[in-house]
Amino acid sequence: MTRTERTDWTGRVLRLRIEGPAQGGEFVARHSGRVVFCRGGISGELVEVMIHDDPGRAFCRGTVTGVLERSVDRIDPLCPAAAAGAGCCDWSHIDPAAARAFSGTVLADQARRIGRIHSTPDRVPVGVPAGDGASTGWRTIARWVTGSDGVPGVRRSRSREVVTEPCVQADPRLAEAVRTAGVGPHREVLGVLGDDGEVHVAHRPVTEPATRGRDRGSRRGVATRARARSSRAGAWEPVMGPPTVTRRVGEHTWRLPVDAFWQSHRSAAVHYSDLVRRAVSATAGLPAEPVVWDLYGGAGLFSAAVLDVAPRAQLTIVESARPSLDAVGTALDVGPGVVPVAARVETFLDRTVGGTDRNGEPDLVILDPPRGGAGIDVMTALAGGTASRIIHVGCDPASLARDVGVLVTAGWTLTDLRGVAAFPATHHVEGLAVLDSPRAR
Ligand SMILES: C[S@@+](CC[C@H](N)C(=O)[O-])C[C@H]1O[C@@H](n2cnc3c(N)ncnc32)[C@H](O)[C@@H]1O
Repeated sequence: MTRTERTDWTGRVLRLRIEGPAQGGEFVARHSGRVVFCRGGISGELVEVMIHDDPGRAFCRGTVTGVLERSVDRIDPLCPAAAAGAGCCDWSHIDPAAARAFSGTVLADQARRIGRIHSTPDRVPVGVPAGDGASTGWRTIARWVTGSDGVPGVRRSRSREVVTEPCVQADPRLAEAVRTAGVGPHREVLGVLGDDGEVHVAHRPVTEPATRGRDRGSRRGVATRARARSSRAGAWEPVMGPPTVTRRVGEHTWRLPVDAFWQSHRSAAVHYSDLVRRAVSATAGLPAEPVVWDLYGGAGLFSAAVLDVAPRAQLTIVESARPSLDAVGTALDVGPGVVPVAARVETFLDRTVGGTDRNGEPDLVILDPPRGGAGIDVMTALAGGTASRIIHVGCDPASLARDVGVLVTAGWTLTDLRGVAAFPATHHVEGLAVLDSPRAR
């Protein structure tokens, strides 16, 4: 019997030349025919990398421990927590303009590799939300955890340990309120800053993740565990602020429960609403009373934007989280023109596509799924539907590329693909894709 020796570089320090950025925030380098995903590097740099994770295949992972030739894009880390090893601001050592360019490269690369879309440029344009280029203090919804000493902090990268150096993402008013709230040890803490300046703080016991299971390392496994953890977690106990959070975009005002979804960057809701308004206004041949589906619609942020430019639109908002859906009526006139549907999108499509209801034949679809994207089944159903335009907002370049790729393969035209730097100092980026149906030409 032949025994194949498993390659394991764990613990080795390699001298490497960094290539381009990869999906997920690491940068690619190569050594002895293997890919090394490097955390903390920048394209062009010569670095020393400590390998900490080697599955023994064509790649392994490491962290930059020394920079021998420094990129002009390297800056002093903006985030003390990240500099101390936290997993929060993994691009806080990169100049913000260069970071946006790297995000644009990743969006284009994923569109080509995963979506098989070859019409995109080498780099997709990535702008700042509503002219707001600040790299710190942008977050109006943030979470912390407390350890045994009760001090709030963020998790160390790839660890359950709590780093108590401050992370720079949260608005300083939130960080200060959470620091002084005195929630006690082993709590998960939620801080939310309303658009009226009110600070809300709530907390609940920390729920430890399950570490066993066949697919514990996979993307699906991570998402499944996050859902299981959140359903095991208890209700939030409010300790500061009024019972509902005020959100405003243009003339619209929402009152939301503290734990309902809202865009976390202070300027993102305004910016995405503007992009949606423009994409709707520019849709060729849209009827005066267009039927519009707002899928994964939350509290109806994008429906409000549609109504700004198409006041007679017939909107269906599909959302699985009841607290968000219940808040639709705080901003929009719920009735025949605005119909909130409490359902998973998959279920809604199963029972709606092919039916005889006019509201089941959309002229326009907007979808803004969570990080895992809408998936092939949902996109296939939409590809064969009646919409002349689909607007897809997605916060993960890989799942966005997969979803958009389904439409492009079915003959849809990718009219616009752009990024929004809605998570500064991190590798995360929001992508917005506009697609036109082959039947609309
Ligand atoms: C990224 S948020 C977007 C919300 C909204 N478009 C906004 O901008 O405020 C995604 C939303 O999808 C909801 N969601 C997640 N999975 C879903 C599913 N399978 N079907 C329907 N809604 C879902 C979440 O509860 C969340 O509110």
